[in-house]
Amino acid sequence: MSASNPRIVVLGSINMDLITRTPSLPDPGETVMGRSFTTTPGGKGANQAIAAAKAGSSVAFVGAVGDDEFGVTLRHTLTAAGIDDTAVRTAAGSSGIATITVDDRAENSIVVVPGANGTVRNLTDDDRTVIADADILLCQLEIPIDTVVAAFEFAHSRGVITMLNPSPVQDLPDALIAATDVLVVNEAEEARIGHRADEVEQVVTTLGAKGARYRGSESFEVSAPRIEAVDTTGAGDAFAGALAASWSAGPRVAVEWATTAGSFAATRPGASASSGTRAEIDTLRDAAAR
Ligand SMILES: Nc1ncnc2c1ncn2[C@@H]1O[C@H](COP(=O)(O)OP(=O)(O)OP(=O)(O)O)[C@@H](O)[C@H]1O
Repeated sequence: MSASNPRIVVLGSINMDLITRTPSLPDPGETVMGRSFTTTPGGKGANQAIAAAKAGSSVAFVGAVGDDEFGVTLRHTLTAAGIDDTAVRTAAGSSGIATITVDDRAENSIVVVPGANGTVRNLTDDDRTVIADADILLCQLEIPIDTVVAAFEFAHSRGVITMLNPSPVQDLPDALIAATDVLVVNEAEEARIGHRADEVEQVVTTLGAKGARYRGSESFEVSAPRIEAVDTTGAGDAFAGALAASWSAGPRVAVEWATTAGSFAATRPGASASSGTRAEIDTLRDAAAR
Protein backbone atom coordinates (compact mmCIF):
# COMPACT_ATOMS: atom_id res chain seq x y z
CA MET A 1 0.00 0.00 0.00
CA SER A 2 1.29 3.46 -0.82
CA ALA A 3 -0.75 6.72 -0.54
CA SER A 4 -0.82 8.47 2.82
CA ASN A 5 -3.03 7.08 5.55
CA PRO A 6 -6.19 8.94 6.50
CA ARG A 7 -7.11 10.03 10.00
CA ILE A 8 -9.75 7.64 11.26
CA VAL A 9 -12.33 7.91 14.01
CA VAL A 10 -13.98 4.72 15.21
CA LEU A 11 -17.21 5.18 17.17
CA GLY A 12 -18.16 1.84 18.63
CA SER A 13 -17.94 -0.91 21.20
CA ILE A 14 -15.13 -2.06 23.42
CA ASN A 15 -15.47 -5.21 25.52
CA MET A 16 -13.48 -7.50 27.71
CA ASP A 17 -13.86 -11.09 26.53
CA LEU A 18 -13.71 -13.60 29.40
CA ILE A 19 -12.92 -16.94 27.82
CA THR A 20 -13.19 -20.24 29.66
CA ARG A 21 -12.15 -23.52 28.04
CA THR A 22 -13.85 -26.62 29.34
CA PRO A 23 -14.14 -30.28 28.24
CA SER A 24 -17.92 -29.88 27.92
CA LEU A 25 -20.38 -27.00 28.37
CA PRO A 26 -22.35 -27.13 31.65
CA ASP A 27 -26.07 -27.90 31.47
CA PRO A 28 -28.36 -25.50 33.38
CA GLY A 29 -27.67 -25.96 37.11
CA GLU A 30 -24.53 -28.04 36.46
CA THR A 31 -20.99 -27.14 37.57
CA VAL A 32 -18.04 -28.34 35.48
CA MET A 33 -14.32 -27.89 35.97
CA GLY A 34 -12.72 -25.73 33.29
CA ARG A 35 -9.32 -26.22 31.66
CA SER A 36 -8.21 -22.58 31.39
CA PHE A 37 -9.31 -18.96 31.62
CA THR A 38 -8.09 -15.94 29.66
CA THR A 39 -9.19 -12.33 29.28
CA THR A 40 -8.77 -10.55 25.97
CA PRO A 41 -9.93 -7.16 24.72
CA GLY A 42 -12.68 -7.28 22.11
CA GLY A 43 -15.72 -5.49 20.78
CA LYS A 44 -15.97 -4.75 17.07
CA GLY A 45 -15.23 -1.06 17.55
CA ALA A 46 -12.00 -1.68 19.42
CA ASN A 47 -10.95 -4.54 17.12
CA GLN A 48 -11.37 -2.36 14.03
CA ALA A 49 -9.68 0.65 15.64
CA ILE A 50 -6.69 -1.49 16.64
CA ALA A 51 -6.50 -3.01 13.15
CA ALA A 52 -6.44 0.47 11.59
CA ALA A 53 -3.81 1.70 14.05
CA LYS A 54 -1.59 -1.34 13.46
CA ALA A 55 -1.91 -0.63 9.74
CA GLY A 56 -0.24 2.71 10.46
CA SER A 57 -3.21 5.10 10.58
CA SER A 58 -3.80 7.87 13.05
CA VAL A 59 -6.86 6.63 14.98
CA ALA A 60 -9.15 8.15 17.61
CA PHE A 61 -11.76 6.08 19.46
CA VAL A 62 -15.16 7.33 20.63
CA GLY A 63 -16.97 5.07 23.08
CA ALA A 64 -17.15 4.17 26.75
CA VAL A 65 -15.53 1.86 29.26
CA GLY A 66 -16.90 1.10 32.73
CA ASP A 67 -15.50 2.33 36.04
CA ASP A 68 -14.40 -1.22 36.87
CA GLU A 69 -10.90 -2.70 36.56
CA PHE A 70 -11.66 -3.92 33.05
CA GLY A 71 -12.25 -0.30 32.06
CA VAL A 72 -8.71 0.62 33.07
CA THR A 73 -7.27 -2.30 31.10
CA LEU A 74 -9.42 -1.61 28.05
CA ARG A 75 -8.45 2.05 27.94
CA HIS A 76 -4.81 1.02 28.22
CA THR A 77 -5.29 -1.41 25.32
CA LEU A 78 -6.31 1.51 23.13
CA THR A 79 -3.51 3.85 24.18
CA ALA A 80 -0.91 1.06 23.92
CA ALA A 81 -1.94 0.70 20.27
CA GLY A 82 -1.34 4.44 19.81
CA ILE A 83 -5.05 5.26 19.67
CA ASP A 84 -6.28 8.66 20.90
CA ASP A 85 -8.64 7.96 23.84
CA THR A 86 -9.59 11.55 24.73
CA ALA A 87 -13.19 10.97 23.59
CA VAL A 88 -13.52 7.68 25.51
CA ARG A 89 -15.69 8.23 28.57
CA THR A 90 -15.67 6.26 31.78
CA ALA A 91 -19.27 5.34 32.64
CA ALA A 92 -20.55 4.26 36.05
CA GLY A 93 -20.99 0.48 36.13
CA SER A 94 -19.42 -2.41 34.27
CA SER A 95 -17.46 -2.34 31.04
CA GLY A 96 -18.85 -4.25 28.10
CA ILE A 97 -18.28 -7.94 28.84
CA ALA A 98 -18.52 -11.10 26.72
CA THR A 99 -18.50 -14.26 28.81
CA ILE A 100 -17.48 -17.02 26.43
CA THR A 101 -17.30 -20.74 27.24
CA VAL A 102 -15.73 -23.03 24.63
CA ASP A 103 -15.69 -26.84 24.84
CA ASP A 104 -13.35 -29.40 23.28
CA ARG A 105 -15.57 -29.69 20.18
CA ALA A 106 -15.30 -25.89 19.71
CA GLU A 107 -18.99 -25.49 20.63
CA ASN A 108 -19.48 -22.29 22.55
CA SER A 109 -21.98 -20.42 24.67
CA ILE A 110 -21.69 -16.66 24.94
CA VAL A 111 -23.35 -14.03 27.12
CA VAL A 112 -22.72 -10.41 26.14
CA VAL A 113 -23.39 -7.59 28.59
CA PRO A 114 -23.22 -4.24 26.71
CA GLY A 115 -22.39 -2.42 29.96
CA ALA A 116 -20.71 0.92 29.22
CA ASN A 117 -21.26 0.50 25.46
CA GLY A 118 -24.98 0.94 26.08
CA THR A 119 -24.36 4.36 27.66
CA VAL A 120 -23.06 5.90 24.42
CA ARG A 121 -26.42 7.52 23.78
CA ASN A 122 -25.39 10.97 22.61
CA LEU A 123 -22.57 12.82 20.91
CA THR A 124 -20.61 15.29 23.03
CA ASP A 125 -18.93 18.44 21.74
CA ASP A 126 -15.60 16.60 22.08
CA ASP A 127 -16.93 13.76 19.89
CA ARG A 128 -17.99 16.24 17.21
CA THR A 129 -14.58 17.92 17.29
CA VAL A 130 -12.80 14.59 16.88
CA ILE A 131 -15.12 13.55 14.04
CA ALA A 132 -14.85 16.89 12.21
CA ASP A 133 -11.03 16.58 12.29
CA ALA A 134 -11.07 13.11 10.71
CA ASP A 135 -11.03 11.90 7.12
CA ILE A 136 -13.07 8.76 7.81
CA LEU A 137 -15.67 7.78 10.44
CA LEU A 138 -15.96 4.00 10.86
CA CYS A 139 -18.88 2.51 12.85
CA GLN A 140 -20.48 -0.83 13.65
CA LEU A 141 -23.80 -1.46 15.41
CA GLU A 142 -22.73 -2.66 18.88
CA ILE A 143 -23.63 0.71 20.46
CA PRO A 144 -27.09 2.39 20.37
CA ILE A 145 -27.92 2.86 16.68
CA ASP A 146 -29.34 6.38 17.18
CA THR A 147 -25.85 7.54 18.18
CA VAL A 148 -24.40 6.05 14.99
CA VAL A 149 -27.07 7.85 12.96
CA ALA A 150 -26.30 11.18 14.67
CA ALA A 151 -22.56 10.72 14.14
CA PHE A 152 -23.00 9.75 10.47
CA GLU A 153 -25.27 12.74 9.78
CA PHE A 154 -22.78 15.08 11.45
CA ALA A 155 -19.80 13.53 9.62
CA HIS A 156 -21.65 13.67 6.32
CA SER A 157 -22.38 17.38 6.82
CA ARG A 158 -18.65 17.98 7.37
CA GLY A 159 -17.47 16.02 4.34
CA VAL A 160 -16.01 13.20 6.46
CA ILE A 161 -16.27 9.82 4.68
CA THR A 162 -18.64 7.48 6.54
CA MET A 163 -17.96 3.74 6.53
CA LEU A 164 -20.56 1.41 8.10
CA ASN A 165 -20.04 -2.21 9.07
CA PRO A 166 -23.66 -3.03 10.06
CA SER A 167 -22.88 -5.79 12.54
CA PRO A 168 -24.80 -7.21 14.37
CA VAL A 169 -27.05 -6.87 11.34
CA GLN A 170 -30.43 -5.26 11.90
CA ASP A 171 -32.93 -3.08 10.05
CA LEU A 172 -31.14 0.09 8.97
CA PRO A 173 -32.97 3.41 9.42
CA ASP A 174 -33.37 5.48 6.23
CA ALA A 175 -31.31 8.27 7.78
CA LEU A 176 -28.39 5.91 8.33
CA ILE A 177 -28.45 4.59 4.77
CA ALA A 178 -28.65 8.15 3.45
CA ALA A 179 -25.57 9.20 5.44
CA THR A 180 -23.45 6.12 4.57
CA ASP A 181 -20.74 6.51 1.93
CA VAL A 182 -19.29 2.99 2.13
CA LEU A 183 -21.04 -0.14 3.38
CA VAL A 184 -18.77 -3.00 4.52
CA VAL A 185 -20.64 -6.31 4.87
CA ASN A 186 -20.06 -10.04 4.88
CA GLU A 187 -22.23 -12.24 2.67
CA ALA A 188 -24.78 -12.98 5.42
CA GLU A 189 -25.17 -9.29 6.24
CA GLU A 190 -25.48 -8.41 2.56
CA ALA A 191 -28.23 -11.01 2.14
CA ARG A 192 -30.10 -9.67 5.17
CA ILE A 193 -29.85 -6.03 4.07
CA GLY A 194 -30.92 -7.03 0.56
CA HIS A 195 -31.81 -4.38 -2.01
CA ARG A 196 -31.36 -1.56 0.53
CA ALA A 197 -27.61 -1.89 -0.06
CA ASP A 198 -28.30 -0.55 -3.57
CA GLU A 199 -29.08 2.83 -1.99
CA VAL A 200 -25.45 3.16 -0.87
CA GLU A 201 -22.97 4.32 -3.51
CA GLN A 202 -20.13 1.98 -2.54
CA VAL A 203 -20.48 -1.52 -1.11
CA VAL A 204 -17.60 -3.79 -0.11
CA THR A 205 -18.57 -7.41 0.54
CA THR A 206 -16.21 -9.86 2.23
CA LEU A 207 -16.43 -13.42 0.89
CA GLY A 208 -14.46 -15.39 3.50
CA ALA A 209 -11.75 -17.57 1.93
CA LYS A 210 -12.86 -16.36 -1.51
CA GLY A 211 -11.79 -12.74 -0.88
CA ALA A 212 -13.92 -9.63 -1.37
CA ARG A 213 -16.06 -7.76 -3.87
CA TYR A 214 -16.49 -4.03 -4.58
CA ARG A 215 -19.38 -2.24 -6.21
CA GLY A 216 -19.15 1.51 -6.80
CA SER A 217 -17.68 3.61 -9.57
CA GLU A 218 -16.49 0.25 -10.94
CA SER A 219 -17.16 -3.34 -9.92
CA PHE A 220 -14.53 -5.98 -9.24
CA GLU A 221 -13.70 -8.99 -7.11
CA VAL A 222 -10.35 -9.79 -5.51
CA SER A 223 -9.30 -13.25 -4.36
CA ALA A 224 -7.84 -13.86 -0.92
CA PRO A 225 -4.29 -15.16 -0.61
CA ARG A 226 -4.25 -18.87 0.12
CA ILE A 227 -3.43 -19.28 3.79
CA GLU A 228 -3.62 -21.87 6.54
CA ALA A 229 -6.64 -20.58 8.50
CA VAL A 230 -6.11 -20.96 12.25
CA ASP A 231 -8.93 -18.80 13.62
CA THR A 232 -11.10 -16.57 11.44
CA THR A 233 -12.53 -14.71 14.47
CA GLY A 234 -11.81 -11.04 13.92
CA ALA A 235 -10.92 -11.45 10.24
CA GLY A 236 -13.87 -9.26 9.33
CA ASP A 237 -12.79 -6.60 11.84
CA ALA A 238 -9.19 -6.71 10.57
CA PHE A 239 -10.59 -6.25 7.04
CA ALA A 240 -12.72 -3.22 8.02
CA GLY A 241 -9.89 -1.50 9.92
CA ALA A 242 -7.42 -2.08 7.09
CA LEU A 243 -9.96 -0.89 4.51
CA ALA A 244 -10.35 2.42 6.33
CA ALA A 245 -6.58 2.68 6.76
CA SER A 246 -5.93 2.22 3.05
CA TRP A 247 -9.02 3.93 1.62
CA SER A 248 -7.18 7.01 0.38
CA ALA A 249 -5.28 4.79 -2.09
CA GLY A 250 -8.55 4.17 -3.97
CA PRO A 251 -11.02 1.29 -3.81
CA ARG A 252 -9.02 -1.27 -5.80
CA VAL A 253 -5.83 -0.93 -3.78
CA ALA A 254 -7.79 -0.63 -0.53
CA VAL A 255 -9.99 -3.69 -1.09
CA GLU A 256 -6.98 -5.79 -2.15
CA TRP A 257 -4.99 -4.70 0.87
CA ALA A 258 -7.92 -5.19 3.28
CA THR A 259 -8.45 -8.68 1.86
CA THR A 260 -4.82 -9.53 2.59
CA ALA A 261 -5.24 -8.02 6.08
CA GLY A 262 -8.32 -10.19 6.73
CA SER A 263 -6.47 -13.27 5.56
CA PHE A 264 -3.47 -12.42 7.72
CA ALA A 265 -5.77 -12.18 10.77
CA ALA A 266 -7.19 -15.62 9.94
CA THR A 267 -3.69 -17.09 10.33
CA ARG A 268 -3.53 -15.92 13.97
CA PRO A 269 -5.67 -16.84 17.00
CA GLY A 270 -7.85 -14.25 18.72
CA ALA A 271 -9.60 -11.09 17.54
CA SER A 272 -7.88 -7.71 18.03
CA ALA A 273 -4.53 -9.38 18.68
CA SER A 274 -4.71 -11.23 15.35
CA SER A 275 -4.63 -8.16 13.09
CA GLY A 276 -1.34 -7.52 11.34
CA THR A 277 0.99 -4.58 11.15
CA ARG A 278 1.40 -2.86 7.81
CA ALA A 279 4.72 -4.69 7.28
CA GLU A 280 3.18 -8.10 8.10
CA ILE A 281 0.31 -7.51 5.68
CA ASP A 282 2.67 -6.30 2.95
CA THR A 283 4.80 -9.42 3.44
CA LEU A 284 1.79 -11.72 2.97
CA ARG A 285 0.71 -9.73 -0.11
CA ASP A 286 4.19 -9.98 -1.65
CA ALA A 287 4.40 -13.71 -0.89
CA ALA A 288 0.99 -14.30 -2.49
CA ALA A 289 2.02 -12.36 -5.60
CA ARG A 290 4.98 -14.66 -6.20
N1 LIG B 1 -10.27 -19.13 5.33
C1 LIG B 1 -9.80 -17.94 4.88
N2 LIG B 1 -8.75 -17.90 4.00
C2 LIG B 1 -8.27 -16.72 3.55
N3 LIG B 1 -8.79 -15.53 3.90
C3 LIG B 1 -9.83 -15.51 4.76
C4 LIG B 1 -10.40 -16.70 5.29
N4 LIG B 1 -11.42 -16.35 6.12
C5 LIG B 1 -11.48 -15.01 6.10
N5 LIG B 1 -10.54 -14.49 5.28
C6 LIG B 1 -10.27 -13.06 4.99
O1 LIG B 1 -10.96 -12.25 5.93
C7 LIG B 1 -11.94 -11.42 5.27
C8 LIG B 1 -13.19 -11.35 6.11
O2 LIG B 1 -13.71 -12.66 6.27
P1 LIG B 1 -15.29 -12.98 6.27
O3 LIG B 1 -15.86 -12.66 4.94
O4 LIG B 1 -15.42 -14.37 6.78
O5 LIG B 1 -15.82 -11.89 7.30
P2 LIG B 1 -16.68 -12.06 8.64
O6 LIG B 1 -17.78 -13.04 8.40
O7 LIG B 1 -17.06 -10.69 9.06
O8 LIG B 1 -15.57 -12.65 9.58
P3 LIG B 1 -15.58 -12.93 11.14
O9 LIG B 1 -16.99 -12.69 11.62
O10 LIG B 1 -15.13 -14.37 11.24
O11 LIG B 1 -14.59 -11.98 11.69
C9 LIG B 1 -12.14 -12.04 3.89
O12 LIG B 1 -12.50 -11.06 2.95
C10 LIG B 1 -10.75 -12.64 3.62
O13 LIG B 1 -9.88 -11.64 3.15
